[in-house]
Order: sequence, then C-alpha cells, then structure tokens
Amino acid sequence: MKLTHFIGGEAVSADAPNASINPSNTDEVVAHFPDGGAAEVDQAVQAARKAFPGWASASPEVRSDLLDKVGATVMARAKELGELLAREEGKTLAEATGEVMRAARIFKYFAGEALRRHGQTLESTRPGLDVSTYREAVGVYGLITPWNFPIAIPAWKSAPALAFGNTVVLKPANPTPAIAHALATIIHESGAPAGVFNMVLGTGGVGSAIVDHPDIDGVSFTGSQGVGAKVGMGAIARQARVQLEMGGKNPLVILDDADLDRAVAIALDGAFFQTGQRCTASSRIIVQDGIHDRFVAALAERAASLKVGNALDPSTQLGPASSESQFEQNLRYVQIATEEGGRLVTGGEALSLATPGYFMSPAVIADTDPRMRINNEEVFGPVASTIRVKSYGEALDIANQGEFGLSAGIVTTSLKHARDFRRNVRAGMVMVNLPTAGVDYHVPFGGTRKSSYGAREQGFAAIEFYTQTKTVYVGD
Ligand SMILES: NC(=O)C1=CN([C@@H]2O[C@H](COP(=O)(O)OP(=O)(O)OC[C@H]3O[C@@H](n4cnc5c(N)ncnc54)[C@H](OP(=O)(O)O)[C@@H]3O)[C@@H](O)[C@H]2O)C=CC1
Ligand SMILES: O=C(O)CCC(=O)C(=O)O
Repeated sequence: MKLTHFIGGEAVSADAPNASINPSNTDEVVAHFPDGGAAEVDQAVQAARKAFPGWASASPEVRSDLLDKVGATVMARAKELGELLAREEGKTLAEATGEVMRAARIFKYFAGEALRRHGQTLESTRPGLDVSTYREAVGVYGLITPWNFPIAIPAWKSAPALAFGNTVVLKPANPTPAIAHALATIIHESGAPAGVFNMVLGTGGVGSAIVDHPDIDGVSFTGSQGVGAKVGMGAIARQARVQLEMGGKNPLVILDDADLDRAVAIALDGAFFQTGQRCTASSRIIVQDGIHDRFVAALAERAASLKVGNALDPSTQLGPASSESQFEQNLRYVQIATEEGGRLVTGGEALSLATPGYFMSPAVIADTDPRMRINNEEVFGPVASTIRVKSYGEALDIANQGEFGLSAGIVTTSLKHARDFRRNVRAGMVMVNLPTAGVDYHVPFGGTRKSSYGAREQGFAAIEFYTQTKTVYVGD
C-alpha cells in the first residue's frame, strides 16, 4: 500500500521512501509513505487558510452532516479498519475494533455538537443594552498525534475542530500512517470541501514545521512529555493556542478491604491491556500490607497466563510493542527496576514466537520504592510495579508523588476512603473500583501537572480549545 498526503482536497502522491511495519511480523511492510516536510506543511496550511472562511460560515448542518457521514462510514467499516489498525499498531483485534468504533462515535457525537447552542444571552448591567456571547471558529489547527490510539486521537482532535468551523492540518505518528490515511480518505470521500481537512506524512520535521508555521492558529499535541514541552514553547513563542496531552505514571491503590479477585482483574486490565501502551495505564500499583502478598501472587499468576501473540490472532490477549524503540524501552526499564532493587515476580522477557515481532511477557516487579525510576518515568509497556504501604494515608501520599497527574484509581469497599481519594488525589481523572485506563468519549479528558497543558480535550469540554468567545453589546 502506498500512502499519499491530502492537501487542498487532493490525494498528493510523492516518492514513498518510508515504511510502516507490522510489529507482530516485522518482515511485513504495512504501507509505504512519503517524506513530507516544511514545504508540504506550508501548502497544506495555505489550503486550510483558504478554506477557512467558507467552512466557518457554512451552516452548522453542513458540518454536522459531514461528521455524521464520516462516523457512519467508519462504523460500517469497523472490521476492516480494525484489522488494519491491529496489523499496523499491534493491539489485539478486539482492542483495535473497539478503538475504531470509538472513533466513529466521536464523529457522531461532534455531529451533534455542531448543532447545539453554545452562546449565551444575558441581561446587561446597563439599562437598555443587550449583551450576548458567541462561540466563533478560530482558524487553522495543527494536530500532532501519536501511534498508540492512531485513529481515535486523530478523531477526537479533528472532529471538534471541524464541528466548530475550523480547518485542519493533521500530522499522524510515523509508526501508524496507514490507519490515519484510511480516516483521511473517508473524510474526503464523505465530501469535505477542498482544504478543510489536510494531512501531511513524513519523518522530516513535519511536526515542528506545524508548530512553527505562522498561519497555524492552534496546535493540539498528544505524545511524550519531552516533545510536548518543546511543542508548547514553540506555539507560545508565536502566541498560538496550544493544548498538550502527555505522559502519565498513574497510581492504582489497592486497600486491604478490596475484593481480591476484583482488585486483580482491575490491575490486570489497567496495567497490561493494549500492551500497557496507554498514557492512562496503571503503572504504579500501591498495595496495602494486609492484601499485598496475596495480591502480588495472584496478579503475577494472571499476568503469566495472558496469551502473548500476533495481534491478528483472535485468541491473542496481549499484542507486541508497537515499535522496536518502544520494545527496547520496555525491556530496558525491567532491567533498570531490578538493578534498583525491585523483585521481578514474573515476565519481562523478550519472546520468540512463530513470526518475528516485538513480543514480551508482561512484567510484575514487586518491592519497589516510590523514588525508583520505575515509579517516576513513563515506560509505556506491559510493565507494572508494586509498592507496599501500611495505610490509606501513606497510599495517598505516594499516589500524589511524581511529576504526572493524569489518572488515579482506588480499589476499596470503603466509601469513606473512596470519597477522600476522589477529593484529595492530584489527578485529572479518578477511577473508583475501575482501572485507571478506559475513558468515555463525551466527557473531558486530561490531567494535572506535567500530564497536560491547556484546555481539556474531548466531549463537551472540546469547545473551549476549538472556539473563541466574542461578546457583543447592542444598544438602541
Ligand atoms: N501521552 C500519550 O498518549 C503518549 C505518550 N507517549 C510517550 O512517548 C514515548 C515515545 O513515543 P514517541 O512516539 O516517540 O512520542 P513522541 O512524543 O516523540 O511523538 C508524538 C508525536 O509528536 C511528533 N513529534 C516528534 N517530535 C516533534 C517535534 N519536535 N515537534 C512536533 N512534533 C513532534 C511525532 O512525530 P514522529 O512520528 O515524526 O516522531 C508524533 O506524531 C513513549 O514511550 C511514551 O512514553 C507516546 C505516545 C502517546
Ligand atoms: O485510557 C484510555 O481510554 C485513553 C488513553 C489515552 O488517551 C492514551 O493513552 O493516549
């Protein structure tokens, strides 16, 4: 498969020297893609700028209809797109098809948002005046997306941008361009006017060309904290809007009063599903003394029984790491943790299976200290560490340590502790008797501290980033 850019309503072909690889079978090239750079970004931004006035002033019904059609098409093709996603990213077929459905529902949700009333009419404090607020489109948005949700994240950034009348230049991550290309194709075939939605592929600084382009009004980024910080500085330097979704080191607290089976099921899901490649993954499991040994033994047993394999095999429960660099990072952190004194209870080994791929057994590392690197740096793989604590208070203190604050969970039968945790944990999302990962699409998503910057993403909150408010006073 040879992929193209989408610029100004055209699928723009170019030499395609780059390849996306199937991480379950590294002998297989999923797609070849071009090496766009600053020149293609500039063409895309110009096309988006030209399309902006028409799209911003189009009837909301026109925008709603486009998004609804995209959502319906993605939904109708969920099986085929799920297979492509699983092949390219490495998540299991069930996870991949679920993500495709989520992308479809996001488009349908924002088809509705395009039509809703978002302004306000107020009484003026001065007699005889009317005052009202309007939500206006902002302009051209640059969207920079990662590989771990390669259709859902482009969906949750581009659907609100388009719904509220903005135009878009998308740069998808290099490990997963084919699934982004499939979405771009659907948006075009659904009738997006020329220039409304553009996509530039490439390894040659496409992301930084977007951040630096003077005609991009806003940048939304999801990825690593280090790159996010650079994106933020670049955008702010030229006073563009910016929204950053970055890492997590999400604590999951297990209290003595928790049901053991339930706690293990929640931790297993939070830590390992989607191969741990979620910014919301439960990567620090903080366990109270009384349940600790039983919990660690049961979690290790369940983790060891997960079937690691080819993402396209329906019986696989844990797919490969998405890329060689991520795979190496996962194995490196297992080594770092054990060198720092952690006890490897299970897993953490590279596996040789029927096809060459980035497979590893899920790792549980016990007896770790909250100050260790394994408990402070995002691994982004199937690696969970446990920390033993004496009390709920100690668990909360440790949960609140570190520089991230995306998602935090607690497993308990105590309403008192659950309520206290909700109030006092420093995180943007709190899960009670649920894994830290796995979120709805119609509510705000984001964290505190170094996990997020700027307005919240998703659901009803998305309007903040993708519109600007105009306040209008009318006298006699
Ligand atoms: N919060 C989250 O959901 C995610 C977190 N991560 C974390 O990041 C680590 C590394 O993953 P990785 O894919 O390298 O993540 P990156 O942060 O490097 O990449 C995310 C996106 O940013 C782009 N990008 C890279 N450099 C720049 C730049 N200077 N300016 C603008 N855009 C840029 C990338 O493009 P390109 O593909 O061309 O490099 C990609 O589209 C993971 O191990 C994980 O810890 C990763 C993915 C998602
Ligand atoms: O947990 C989820 O469902 C979403 C996670 C996410 O957005 C991410 O990892 O980037």
